[in-house]
Amino acid sequence: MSTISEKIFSRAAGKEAKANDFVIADIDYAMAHDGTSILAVRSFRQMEVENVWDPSRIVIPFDHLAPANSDTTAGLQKDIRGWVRQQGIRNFYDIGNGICHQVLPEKGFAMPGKLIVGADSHSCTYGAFGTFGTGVGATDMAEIFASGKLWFRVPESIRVTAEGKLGERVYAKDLTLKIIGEVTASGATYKAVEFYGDAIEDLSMAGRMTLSNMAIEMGAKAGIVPPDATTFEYLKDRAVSDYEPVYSDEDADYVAQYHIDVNSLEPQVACPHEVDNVCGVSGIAGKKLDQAFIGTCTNGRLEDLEAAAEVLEGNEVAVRTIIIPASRQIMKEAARQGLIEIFLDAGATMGTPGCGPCLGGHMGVIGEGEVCISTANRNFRGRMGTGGYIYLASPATVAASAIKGEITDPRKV
Ligand SMILES: CC(C)[C@H](C(=O)O)[C@@H](O)C(=O)O
Ligand code: SF4
Repeated sequence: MSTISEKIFSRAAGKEAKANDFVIADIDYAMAHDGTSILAVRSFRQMEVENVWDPSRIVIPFDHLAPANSDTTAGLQKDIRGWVRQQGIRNFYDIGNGICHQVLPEKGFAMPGKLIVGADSHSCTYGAFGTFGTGVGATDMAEIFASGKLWFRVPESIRVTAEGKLGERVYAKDLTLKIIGEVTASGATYKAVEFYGDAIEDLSMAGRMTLSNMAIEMGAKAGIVPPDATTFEYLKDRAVSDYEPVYSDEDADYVAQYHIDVNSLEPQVACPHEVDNVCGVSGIAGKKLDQAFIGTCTNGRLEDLEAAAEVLEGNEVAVRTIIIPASRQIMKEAARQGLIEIFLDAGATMGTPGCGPCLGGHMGVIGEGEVCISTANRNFRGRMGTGGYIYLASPATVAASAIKGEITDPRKV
């Protein structure tokens, strides 16, 4: 009678683990990016441990302020590059490779049944593969660098079932925002959310990553999709090791259950300044914009760019529009398919694969009082620039809104 999380922690802790048990678990893969590796390495140095536990299990992508935006950032990144070399960490992905939460799945690290910890809150993205993926702070990451272990309280689980067929120009992002609106921003705090139902099974791996990525926006420790043929197909010739899928037992314990019918779901928008401030696009259409942004670890994948290109083709944007593929591989494929030409012809600006303006560091920060519609996962006050307003939506909704200069239903362009 165990949930997916209980099974993964039982294996990782080497003993039967139930919800609310405290365990010390072996970590399968650990990730820290340019933003957090700096702090993790500082703590690691303070621990006076010479070598990391296993360099082959540590992955370091540079994505947050990459390429470096200042002397300070450049110096810190230089230091980490040196540390990575000295520690023999070969899974180092320098600027331009892409966002950590795209790079790890793409390179085959996210696998069913594994425990992956990242020094980044959206490490729950790996749950799309049936992985227990979760984020920790930089000092916890230093502990993992040194020992390969970390303590956890095994989370209780919530079961979300989504059934029906997504309509035309309604996507995984709309379903995700709908779920967050129902569960609320704190409704899954420290819980693992498991996703079921034919609407979930129908999602591609990219769609599942969008969904799992935003589990943290409900407060969840993890957001897990049970692995199936879609997962195994993605992992073929990609998985870096063997893996063993785990599934919850029929009589496993869930502390809450939610049911969502997606048949009549319209495109959704999360309004400032909370991610659960969600409404249908019809409720906010016409809101004037200053900027549109398509990218991030939530929606910078190939099918997101395809959806945006379908809307943008032959049109011109009415507000400044920034498009940043989530990885180099995605950018290359987008170029091959002619999507980048469509974007440039529409008047959009392309950025280097990475986080871009998502957290307001560079490459598209918004000004006081400005309004941005974005495909990202957070619309917190000030996130993309002090005094700015952020609306979250799917790539198609953002593209349609970019053309009109105001929030627009993608089914109406
Ligand atoms: C910089 C990093 C620590 C942060 C996170 O943990 O999520 C960032 O990626 C974000 O999305 O806000
Ligand atoms: S794209 Fe945004 S949400 Fe994702 S890791 Fe980067 S800053 Fe965080």
